[in-house]
Formats: sequence, structure tokens, C-alpha cells
Amino acid sequence: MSTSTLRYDGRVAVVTGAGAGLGREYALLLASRGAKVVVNDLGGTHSGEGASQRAADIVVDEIRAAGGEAVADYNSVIDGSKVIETAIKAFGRVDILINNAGILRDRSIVKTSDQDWDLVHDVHLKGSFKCTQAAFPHMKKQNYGRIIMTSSNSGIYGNFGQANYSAAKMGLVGLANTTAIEGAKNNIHCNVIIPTAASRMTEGILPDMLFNELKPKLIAPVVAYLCHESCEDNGSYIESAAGWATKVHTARGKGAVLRPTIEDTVTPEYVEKVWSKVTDMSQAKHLEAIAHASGSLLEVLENLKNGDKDAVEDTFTFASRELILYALGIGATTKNSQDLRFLYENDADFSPIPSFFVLPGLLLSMSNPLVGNALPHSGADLTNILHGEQYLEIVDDLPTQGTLTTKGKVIDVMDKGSGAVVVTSCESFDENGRLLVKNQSCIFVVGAGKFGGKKDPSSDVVPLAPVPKRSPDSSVQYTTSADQAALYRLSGDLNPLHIDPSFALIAGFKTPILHGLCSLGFSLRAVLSKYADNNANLFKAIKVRFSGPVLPGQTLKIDMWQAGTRIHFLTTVVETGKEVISGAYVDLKSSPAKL
Ligand SMILES: CCCCCCC[C@@H](O)CC(=O)SCCNC(=O)CCNC(=O)[C@H](O)C(C)(C)COP(=O)(O)OP(=O)(O)OC[C@H]1O[C@@H](n2cnc3c(N)ncnc32)[C@H](O)[C@@H]1OP(=O)(O)O
Repeated sequence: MSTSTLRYDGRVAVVTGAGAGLGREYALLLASRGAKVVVNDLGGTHSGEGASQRAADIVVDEIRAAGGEAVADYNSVIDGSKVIETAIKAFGRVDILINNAGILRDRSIVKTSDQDWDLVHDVHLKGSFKCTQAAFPHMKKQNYGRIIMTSSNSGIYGNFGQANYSAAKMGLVGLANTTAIEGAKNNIHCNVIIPTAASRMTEGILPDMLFNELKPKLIAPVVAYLCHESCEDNGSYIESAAGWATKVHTARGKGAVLRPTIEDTVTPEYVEKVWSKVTDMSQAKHLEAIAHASGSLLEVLENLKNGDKDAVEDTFTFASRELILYALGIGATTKNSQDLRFLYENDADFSPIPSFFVLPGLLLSMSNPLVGNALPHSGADLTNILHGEQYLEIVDDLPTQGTLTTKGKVIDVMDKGSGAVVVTSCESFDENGRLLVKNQSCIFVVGAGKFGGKKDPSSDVVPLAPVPKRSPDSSVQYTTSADQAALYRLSGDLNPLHIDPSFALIAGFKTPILHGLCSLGFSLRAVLSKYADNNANLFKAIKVRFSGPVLPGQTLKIDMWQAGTRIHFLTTVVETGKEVISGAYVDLKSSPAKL
């Protein structure tokens, strides 16, 4: 950022409607900093009646008295070529055009006459267009130009009694968008100012304290900066008032697909069904260009063709705090010096416990109706779903902080009689689009079976692996705490099944049960400590089936069998002797023998 004074020496500025208010302030400021200024003003009333040379002359006199250079121009902006001609004749060029002239003819819609409509549009919209059109060839030739369009919150938000004015003001935003695109290659920038200045329009509506601070003088420096060669903005909308300014953006939601497959047509009923998704702005983004809008439409069509219409996407942000909280939630403890690397961000080997990365996929599946939508009679909610199986694969080096984008979809639905099993598949990517993590979750929906669906999994579902038929090679026991679920849930899975006794009863359990993924985390800790020297980088994948519930406070026994780089394991509850994780294994990157 330069700290030198912003000057406009050698620049010629045309300011329309510069006889008073904002336009006058722009003209005075630019002239005081070296610009030669054309002070355009027809000298009419606020509603566009009459004409007088006085307003422009007074401002020109003020500029000259202060040692600046200026000429007056009394043409209507609708005769844009004449306005620009004044600059060319007087100063030989035009570098800056501030389209500021405007009139008001406020009427409610019913009372707005054709003349009220046409006059307001002529001055604001057509006038800005004609001046811009006339200035453009000169700016192109000199490969430089700065153009300002003046919009209004009245256009952006609407304002009672200003149908003509708000429509014209929003039209100016569209005009600026295209002017910015057409001028870009010739270093002609066009930006929009959205000022709120004290006027008849705002008097009596705004509190006195604010009204008194709505001085045009406080907005002029913003416009002056937008008109300086050092300002790189092109196509920006800047709102400013009372010594404050901000950029304003359009935002586009994520939207929803309006038909089940590309062969289907869109029906009003389907539109109604997904309307909450159509209007959901929680994942809205600003698009920089029309090409991005059409590009994302192509992506939607591509997904629809590939049958991915129900694919969902979400972001997941984490840093050391989340990693440490998760590690505590699955029983990592400072009592074990080997665990410090999971609990202390300044430890030389600080790293995530790999099972942390089940979270982006799980949270995506929980925050979207993926599972319910996949069932013929829907009916999946937290009272009847149980986590059935989980597969996690780490495909690249894991960061200790960042924002992952996770894309998920349903890849299989099975009818198991006592329930339905819905399988979701999620992939998580880092900020550079690098695939980091793959997750598969089997969700057991109790009581949702018997719909005549298939029983067996598709080949895309990662299979379980039975444990070898011999005694375990090693065993580890960990006692969970009575508050294990209360702590684990803080990592994101807030399912009340794990903490709320009355909710657990509704779901068919006498007391709250532990998260399946918490038991998975305990089991993985056992494998990493026995077979990987607690080195998270050696982890590749884990697959488990949650075959029975665990209660917080129970002790888990993890029996392990080594078969090359695969460590099979079986987790049982010591107090009951019941299996709670079965068919499970961890794949390591290299054989533990080499450790
Ligand atoms: C919406 C977004 C996602 C939300 C994610 C989850 C959020 C979390 O907060 C939820 C949790 O963490 S819940 C806690 C962890 N899970 C559990 O405690 C479930 C434990 N499992 C059970 O109780 C039983 O296995 C039980 C009840 C699941 C099944 O027992 P039964 O009904 O007795 O079934 P069974 O007769 O043994 O077998 C019938 C067929 O179903 C298959 N199957 C059994 N257990 C399965 C399981 N866990 N996962 C997937 N399939 C399973 C059997 O193989 C059998 O199929 P088949 O006849 O084809 O062999």
C-alpha cells in the first residue's frame, strides 16, 4: 500500500450532476488533487424540470478560486456525446467519468405515469450509458479509463414509492457489470458506488444522529480512490456512507436438482419437495463471472448423468484444538507419554489420530437427509438409526489444520428384514483439491426393512474380514469413563442417544450408549500402540462392524492378530463378555515387523 498522496495530475475527469451534493464533492476533491474537471449540470430541479447554468458555474468558480482547472457543461446526460465533447474540446482527453446525475419522481406503482418512468430511466440509466458510450473510444485509444456508476440501496433492497428509481438503479449495476468486462482489456475499470447521502429521501426516515453524518464529503474520497490509477478493482460494488464503506456481493446458493434422473421432467410437486434446498443460503457463494454460473450448471448436468443427483457437499474446518479434543474423547491420556503427540500441539511429533478423519464424512451424513432420502418410505431419524459399520482410508499425508471439502452420496441400500442398511460414501479434499480421506458408513435403520429390497451389499461396499482362527497375538484393555460420550460428542456428533436418558429410552436403550466411532477410536489406539509404535503416519485404513452397543464406563478388551500389514481385531466388553466390534481390521502402510 502506498502512503504517498493520491494525485490526478494530467487526468481529465467528467462528473455529471456536479452542481450540488455528491457530484460537487467529487469535482472539488479531484480538482484539488490535480485533475482537470468538467462540471456537468443541467441545472434542473430534483424532478428534472427546467435548466440553469448557475449550479455548474458556481462549482467551476469554486474550483478555480482554489487554483484548480475546470469547465462547466450544461448538457443533459442523455446527450452524452456532447458532455464528453466538452472535455475533449477543453482538455483534449477524458480519463475519469463519474456518472452521478439523477432525478427523483417518487410515486407508488399505481400512480407512476409513463413520463415518471421514462424520465427517471432516461437520466439515470440511458444518461450513464450515453456518457459511457461516448467516453469509451477515447479511453480505449489511451488504454486507460476509470468509470463510476451510481447505484442505490433503493435498487438493491427496494424502497416504497420508488419503482422507477429502484429499477433504474439496479439497471446501473447491470450496465457496470458489462462495462467492466468490455473495458478490462484496455485498462478501463468500471465500479459501482452505492452511496447513502442526506437527502429529501432520507430526511425524517433516518435517526438525526445518522442523518447528520450522511455527508457527501465523507463518500467523495471512496469514489476518488476508485477513480485512481492505483485502484485495481473492476466490477466492484462499493457501498459507502457516514465515513464507512464496504464491498457488496451477489451470492448464489448451492441449489437443488429438480428431478430424480436426467430422463425425468421437472414437476411442480418435486419443486415443492426440494424448495427448502433451493432457498437454503447456508452454503451460498459469490461467483466472479457468468462463466462460473454456467460452469456449475454443466457440473450439475454431469452429476445428473452419472446418477449423482443426491451427492451432497460440506466443509469441515479443524486445527490442533479439534484434534486434541477428539484424542481426549477416545481416551488418549497424558498418563501415557506416548500419547502426548496427540494431546499437545507443541510436541515434536504432534499429529492427528487418523480416526479423527471419520468426522467430516459422518457429520456430512448427519447434516443432510441422505440416509432418509435413500429409503423408499423415508423414516430415518436419530431415534431409529444406529451406526452399523465404518471404513476409513487415508490416501495422503494428513495436515494438522485446514478446511476439507467433503462430497458424499449413498452407494448402497440393503433390506435386512429387521432393518435397512444404507451405505454412504464420502471423499474429503483439502484446499488444493487433493484427496485426503475416504469414508464409508453403513447406517442401520431399525424397523425400516421388509421393503422388498436386496439383502447383499454391492461390490463397492468394503467387506469385513473374519479374525484368524487362533488365539489373539496380543490384547489391550481400556476402561471408558462414565463421561466418555459427554466428552466425545464435543467433537461434533451431538446425537442425543449418547447423553439424554429419555431420548435413549425412545430409541430402545435403557441408558445412553457410547458413540460407535468412539469405540472405534479406542480400538485403533490399541492397534497403533501395539503395532505401529503410536506412529499415525503408518496408518492406512480401518474397517469395523459395530455388532453390539457399549455403555459409557464399560471396559473394552481389544484382541489383535497380525497378518502382514493387516492387524485383525475384535473388541468385547469385559463386564458382559459381549462382542461390540467384529470383522474388524487395521491396514498399516508397512509391515510392523520392519518397525
Ligand atoms: C443419518 C446420518 C448417519 C448417522 C451416523 C450415526 C450416528 C451415531 O451417533 C450413532 C451411533 O453411534 S450408534 C452406536 C454404535 N452402534 C451400535 O451400538 C450398534 C450396535 N449393533 C447392534 O446393536 C446390532 O448389530 C444391530 C441392532 C445393528 C443389528 O442387530 P440385529 O437386528 O439383531 O441384526 P442381526 O439379526 O444380527 O442381523 C440382521 C442382518 O443385519 C446385518 N447386520 C447386523 N448388524 C449390522 C451392523 N452393525 N451393520 C450392518 N449390518 C448389520 C447382519 O449381517 C444381517 O444381515 P444378513 O442377514 O444379510 O447376514
